[in-house]
Amino acid sequence: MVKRKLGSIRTGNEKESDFNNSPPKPLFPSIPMVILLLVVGVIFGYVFHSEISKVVNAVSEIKISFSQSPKIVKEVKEQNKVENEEEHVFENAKYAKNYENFENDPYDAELQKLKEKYKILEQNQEHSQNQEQSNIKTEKVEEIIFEDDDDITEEEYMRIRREAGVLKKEETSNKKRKPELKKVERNEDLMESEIEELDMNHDSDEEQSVDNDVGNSKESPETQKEHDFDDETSKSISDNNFNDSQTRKTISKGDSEDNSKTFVSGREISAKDIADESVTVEDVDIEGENDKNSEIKHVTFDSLDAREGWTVSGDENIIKFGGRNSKKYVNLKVDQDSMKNKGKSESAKNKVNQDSIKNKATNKQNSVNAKLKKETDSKTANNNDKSKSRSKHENLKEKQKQKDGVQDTSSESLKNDPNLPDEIKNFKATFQKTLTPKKTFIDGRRVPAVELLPQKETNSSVKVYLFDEFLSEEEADGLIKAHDAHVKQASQNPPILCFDSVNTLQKHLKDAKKKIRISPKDFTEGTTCVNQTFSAKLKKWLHGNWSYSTAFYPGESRFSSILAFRINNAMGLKPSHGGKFQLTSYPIGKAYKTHTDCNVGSIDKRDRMASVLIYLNTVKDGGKTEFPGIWVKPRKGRALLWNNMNSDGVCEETSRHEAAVVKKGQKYILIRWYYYQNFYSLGKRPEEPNLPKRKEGQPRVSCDEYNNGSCRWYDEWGYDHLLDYQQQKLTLI
Ligand SMILES: O=C(O)CCC(=O)C(=O)O
Ligand SMILES: [Fe+2]
Repeated sequence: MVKRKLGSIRTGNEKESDFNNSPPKPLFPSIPMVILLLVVGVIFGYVFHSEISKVVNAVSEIKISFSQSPKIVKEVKEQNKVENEEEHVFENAKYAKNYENFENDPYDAELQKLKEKYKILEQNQEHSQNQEQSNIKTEKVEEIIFEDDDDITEEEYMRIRREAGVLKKEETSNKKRKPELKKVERNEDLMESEIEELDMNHDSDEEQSVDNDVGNSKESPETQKEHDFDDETSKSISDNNFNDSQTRKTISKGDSEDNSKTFVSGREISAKDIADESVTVEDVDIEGENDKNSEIKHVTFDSLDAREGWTVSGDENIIKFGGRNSKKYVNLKVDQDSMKNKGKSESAKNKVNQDSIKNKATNKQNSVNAKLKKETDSKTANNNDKSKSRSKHENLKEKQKQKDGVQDTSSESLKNDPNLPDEIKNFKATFQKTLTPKKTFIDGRRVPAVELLPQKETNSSVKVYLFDEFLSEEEADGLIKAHDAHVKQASQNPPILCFDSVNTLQKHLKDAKKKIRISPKDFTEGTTCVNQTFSAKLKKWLHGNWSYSTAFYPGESRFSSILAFRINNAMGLKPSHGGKFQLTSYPIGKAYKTHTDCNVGSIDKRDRMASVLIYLNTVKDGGKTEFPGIWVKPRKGRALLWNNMNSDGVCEETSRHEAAVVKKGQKYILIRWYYYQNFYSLGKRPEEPNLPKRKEGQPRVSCDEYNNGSCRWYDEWGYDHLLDYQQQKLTLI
């Protein structure tokens, strides 16, 4: 993906002149020479006076820009640089067969606006130069270089978008961020009625808090709501108004009877703030069975924690919530001023290590890879859409991987293969061993990282994190639109059906109450896909029991880069370890059975270490993502992050999860998997395989192992439908 490189003003690291070999000049010229020079100078000045003033002016502008931050772009000298960028976008997009230019990419519109803006800026620049040359105060940029990297920060990006009019000047792109909170001075005697009023005010702001949306039991959120919410007192303020001197939070907590629920809000408060006592729990409103009357106390969070048995921990970046028992509503009054001051103090105990957020090398390599893509042969076929089939078929899977071209670039055999391009041979794998989630700012929104703790303590290394408003509404809507368009387009043809195994196929037939004898003839030789005729029959029998996936790849849209960058920043996942961006929709009634995203028992480290799941819409009913002891409700823009492998690269069985049935409406998500060890073909759109024979643009449905997966429709063809046919044939009856 192309990027604009900001502030590419030369910073003076090139020497003026490396050497000077002309003969020494006399210090003073002769008198006739001086007269001659004067005459020539006057004539020259008269003829070219406007050009001279432009040069003088330009020099003075450059000076201004040097004296200011070299990282700022405000004006563009060369319009054609913008066009270059566009060309570059198209260049990369060429590899996206279905996603050419990613037509609904919200950033495409922005690109156009930027272009317009730059035109206007340029015109203004010319105008002002002609009119009031001495009045130029704006910074000047000599050139804008677009590079294949991710060295643009959210802040810079946001600024440019503001300038281009995509975002309003002062507002963030999220209109709901700043609820109308009544400003209250820090007041020890704040009346309860006032507190309630504040809460009510916010609540009428129609945004639900995350309280109902996450949990650590299997019980439905609705039931929990009944148990836990006394509507008037437990309304939560989940938004942060940064400008308010005070913001109150409500954290509500599970019911003591069934010992099963924990809710989360209070998203802006980190445990560090609490430990620093910059956040004080002013009002502890205990509403348990025995203390119906509120008890107002002054306690720090620490003491609350100890007293009430809450599990609250973390550091300045992550808030960890979980809990054990007791029904509580806690109103936290946050003194933002003291937070700001103390927040700076150095007291974080477990400061999280962060990977570098800039991954230039990686992205450059992606660009090289993309260019080479055409040249690579079938050996480099992509496996990043590999089947989710689990241990039962591990052997087959391992074989398949080899077939798929998941290449061990360190192996000698590969290095000696004369047919492989150097870029592949020389590919140096890197490792992504851990997650480093932390709070970030996205489009001006403060996005905290919240770790969800399971009900019962486990010794699993699997951790689940939540980031609300990780995508803006505009972004989520754009992705849904793109996905729907591609599903519609590819649905013009019926899908070819592929199965993880014959066994899986048989089980589906059993569900459909069809007593059919399967023969090898039903399959396209060399694949695990049944032929056209049988596919058509199965489609009817299976009643379209699948979810729909489309994908875009790194570099195919501006959005892919900004999202990779955002994920890197907030979650510590390197862009070079990410595969495709998979968009999935679940129609009503659809789900995905319990599975792990990595292969349990496999020793291959080229597996999905972490999963990033982003909900693109709020589902009216159902569709939760459920882990052992934790569930999360789909909410528009919300991101979930979890690790599937531990830091030694072992796939953890405890990372199992499922997508619950969608009961009302539809569910849309975006998923990107990050691999423990990366490989050359990771993140590149796979070539279309030759088998099975099919129409152009014909989709496929892949059904994963029956008990540990479901069927999914794809608009692209990877290689996961190719298995070792000989082995497979043995099991055919
Ligand atoms: O839809 C969900 O909630 C989970 C999806 C998932 O786990 C997957 O696609 O691997
Ligand atoms: Fe999954």
